[in-house]
Amino acid sequence: MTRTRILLVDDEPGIRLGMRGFLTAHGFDVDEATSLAEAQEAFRTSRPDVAVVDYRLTDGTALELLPRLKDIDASVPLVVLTGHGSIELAVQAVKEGAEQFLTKPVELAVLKVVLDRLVSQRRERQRLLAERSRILRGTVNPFMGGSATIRALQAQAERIIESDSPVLITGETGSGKSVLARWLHEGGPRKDAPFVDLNCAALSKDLLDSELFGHEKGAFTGAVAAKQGLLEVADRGTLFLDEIGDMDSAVQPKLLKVLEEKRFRRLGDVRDRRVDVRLIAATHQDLAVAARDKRFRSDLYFRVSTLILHVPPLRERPEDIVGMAHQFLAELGAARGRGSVGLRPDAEMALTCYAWPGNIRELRNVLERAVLLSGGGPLSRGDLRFEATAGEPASDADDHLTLEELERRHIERILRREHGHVERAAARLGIPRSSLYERLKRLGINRSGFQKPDP
Ligand SMILES: Nc1ncnc2c1ncn2[C@@H]1O[C@H](COP(=O)(O)OP(=O)(O)OP(=O)(O)O)[C@@H](O)[C@H]1O
Repeated sequence: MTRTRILLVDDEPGIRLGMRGFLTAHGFDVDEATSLAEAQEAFRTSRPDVAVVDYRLTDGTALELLPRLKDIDASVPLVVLTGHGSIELAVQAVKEGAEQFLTKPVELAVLKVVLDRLVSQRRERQRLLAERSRILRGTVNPFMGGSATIRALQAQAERIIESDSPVLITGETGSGKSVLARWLHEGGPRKDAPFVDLNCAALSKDLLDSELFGHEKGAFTGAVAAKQGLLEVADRGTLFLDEIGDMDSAVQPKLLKVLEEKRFRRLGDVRDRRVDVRLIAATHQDLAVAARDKRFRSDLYFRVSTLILHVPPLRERPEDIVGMAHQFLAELGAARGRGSVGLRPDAEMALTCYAWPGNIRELRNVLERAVLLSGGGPLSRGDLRFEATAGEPASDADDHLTLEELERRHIERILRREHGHVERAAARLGIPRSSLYERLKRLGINRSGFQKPDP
């Protein structure tokens, strides 16, 4: 866990010196400010875990400062110090958002107890929030299956789970890159802080900029209020940037600065803010080639690819497919309040032979559709409708098909086009109707699945 950071706001140098010496010796990081203006600035940029504020400052009192600090970040506990104990002052300070009130001269051991308690309460609150959303999400195991390929990925991932260096996850669409990113966060030292994900391909340059870095009020037309960026939200946690290869070239140098200096600036702001995030990025592109071809900044590429994990496509681990299918079918059955749906041998064979261009996402979809459309009982080959057969088959995917699978797909595509009409399908295929019936039987294709539903 990163060290606890305290912001001390007091205009007396001697008091600051004494407190700083004591707190630093006890493992805290300390930032200092002497006035209201400096305090707001430091609070914004140093992102303390607790702020300790003297009541009387050169340009005002703590009562003016507290609401401004709460506006910047309401989750940071505030401790107010005063020269004379006064109940009214204490009540007012608490009204303005102070968590604790101490009278001067402050007993340093007491201050430490108070700070430890406030910090651990804040961390516990953050942990509970993270825990609640983790339970809602349920963490998925990214290493389903026993193939050597997936075991090797697991071993690599376990070796780097404690590290703070950026990770680049590569792999085809739907192969489980996001699932792996979340697993790295949930199992790592930052698990009690937020996991924030952002898809760089889905946003225009301006939106990406303001989502990531936030903006000040009035930074652009429509910026009616200041907004925290996702970097701030992810502070002390993990920022997951999906499809980083599609990140706009104007945003790339700003991300590089965050990684190198751990600082960033909101749009329209003149000051830098400190931030502590672990970056996990994912891409389906070959980023090294993109960097070589100047489509992606090479300095950013080197920074984000300190550690690389490659998630294999499903077709490179065919021995895992049937096991995964049974697991998904058990989940699908349970979600419908039923037992697991079985798979007939011809269906298992078809699942194993198919090239899965959409990987695990496609496997789930094919099974979900089959469970919904089949009449119940174990699924057979005819219940499975592969996505690549919905339009033209993907040419790369065809390389992995057997002749029989290719025949099946072609027949299915024609049947779909002819809405299950055997005579017309046979004519298109250039074979007699009886021959098509024979093939449907041999390949386990159920033509009724292609008929147009009654209006
Ligand atoms: N190991 C796994 N166990 C269960 N479900 C998985 C697993 N891996 C992936 N999935 C499921 O497959 C789908 C795609 O996974 P994910 O979003 O992680 O893939 P991706 O590689 O990030 O895809 P994209 O590149 O399209 O963003 C999700 O619905 C996810 O829940």
